Amino acid sequence: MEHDELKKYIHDVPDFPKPGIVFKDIAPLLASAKARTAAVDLLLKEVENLKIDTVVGIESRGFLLGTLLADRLGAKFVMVRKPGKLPGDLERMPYQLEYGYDTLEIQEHAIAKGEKVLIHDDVLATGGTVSAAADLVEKVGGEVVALNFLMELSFLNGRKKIKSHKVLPLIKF
Ligand SMILES: O=P(O)(O)OC[C@H]1O[C@H](OP(=O)(O)OP(=O)(O)O)[C@H](O)[C@@H]1O
Ligand SMILES: Nc1ncnc2[nH]cnc12
Repeated sequence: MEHDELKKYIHDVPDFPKPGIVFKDIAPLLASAKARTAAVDLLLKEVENLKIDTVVGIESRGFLLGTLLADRLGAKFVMVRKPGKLPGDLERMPYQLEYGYDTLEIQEHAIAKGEKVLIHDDVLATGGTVSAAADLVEKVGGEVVALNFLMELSFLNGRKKIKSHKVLPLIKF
């Protein structure tokens, strides 16, 4: 399955979760074993030569394909989570996203100094979420090698917020 066919498994939902937002729903892609496998195969192609030690997935949709990708890379998987979900010593980062505000957290000892990290999420929209996640990974000592997404919503200019990192989206809208 190629990129254009994969797009058919991502459905537009107007005015969700707020009026004026067109939500890109990945439920049909997750529901299809064929589309899910194709997505992970294509994501893998983009990153398999980057010598990744660790995939960091962003709660919650970043966990879905992120763990599958880590598995295929033989890499470690680390969670970046919404507030109050992770135990122990944490680093925290507030951020703005397309339809609101939130905070992300990571466990302080989740990543060793100099570990090569791939951050994965399903959507790059305004870029607030992934920028906060990259800051967290760097705060705890990781080296962010690339930011990898199932899709980029190009019209929201998320790349403007991402200064120095390689951005690898599978699909662009
Ligand atoms: O580029 P941005 O404008 O920051 O938006 C992208 C983020 O928004 C969505 O997450 P959401 O916070 O809706 O949470 P979810 O993954 O738990 O559904 C999506 O999964 C990304 O993480
Ligand atoms: N339009 C959108 N659709 C799905 N997830 C998103 N995250 C941020 N903006 C989004």
